[in-house]
Amino acid sequence: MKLSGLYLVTKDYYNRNFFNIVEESLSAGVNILQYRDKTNPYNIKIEAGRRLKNLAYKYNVPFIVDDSPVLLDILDADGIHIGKDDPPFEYIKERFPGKIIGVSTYGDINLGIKYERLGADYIAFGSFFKTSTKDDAEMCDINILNNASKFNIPVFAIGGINTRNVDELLKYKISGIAVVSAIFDAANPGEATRTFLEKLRKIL
Ligand SMILES: Cc1ncc(COP(=O)(O)OP(=O)(O)O)c(N)n1
Ligand SMILES: Cc1ncsc1CCOP(=O)(O)O
Ligand SMILES: [Mg+2]
Repeated sequence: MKLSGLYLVTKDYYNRNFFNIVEESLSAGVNILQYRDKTNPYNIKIEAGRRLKNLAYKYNVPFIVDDSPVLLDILDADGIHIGKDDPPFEYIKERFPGKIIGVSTYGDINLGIKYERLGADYIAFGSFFKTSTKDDAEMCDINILNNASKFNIPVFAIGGINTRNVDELLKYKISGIAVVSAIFDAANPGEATRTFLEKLRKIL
């Protein structure tokens, strides 16, 4: 499964327009979809997650869940993204063989090295720019991306990325970028997706 390019991470599910935005972005060519939802109870997450997985598969895109091995299991998603407050990597690796595991490495190269050795499928550095999506996001110096080529697994950048500042990140040897608001809050999510993909095409 291809793990590079434009990675769409969702906002919390709250209305029907949510699925329209996701589908507009998928039909415009987004490469990976993650369901990230910090507020809804499990019954809603399961319902929304099933619809998102169907959408992702319609467009032949990997479907990843955020944080929760329970959701990974129930939805039979392709993988999970975990960070420092989530269940341990080793547990997920053993309990869910064959699933994609992505790990947040914030601004810490050594974390990246550690999780590549442990068998992570990709890592994500960030936040590179100010974000209003994640309250407790740590800021990360862009120079950390000078190390991106040392990794043999895909390296993603995340945090406050938009169609104007993305060029700063594309100078580095990253595999892709992960975005929430730049697509979810765009006047035209399909157009925003195409703009990102056009810029990414130059490096990928
Ligand atoms: C692709 C990607 N990168 C980073 C994150 C952040 O994960 P985490 O640090 O666990 O923070 P939360 O998303 O759980 O608030 C991500 N979800 N996806
Ligand atoms: C999940 C996450 N992890 C680090 S920053 C961030 C939020 C990214 O959202 P946005 O693209 O809207 O800044
Ligand atoms: Mg998390």
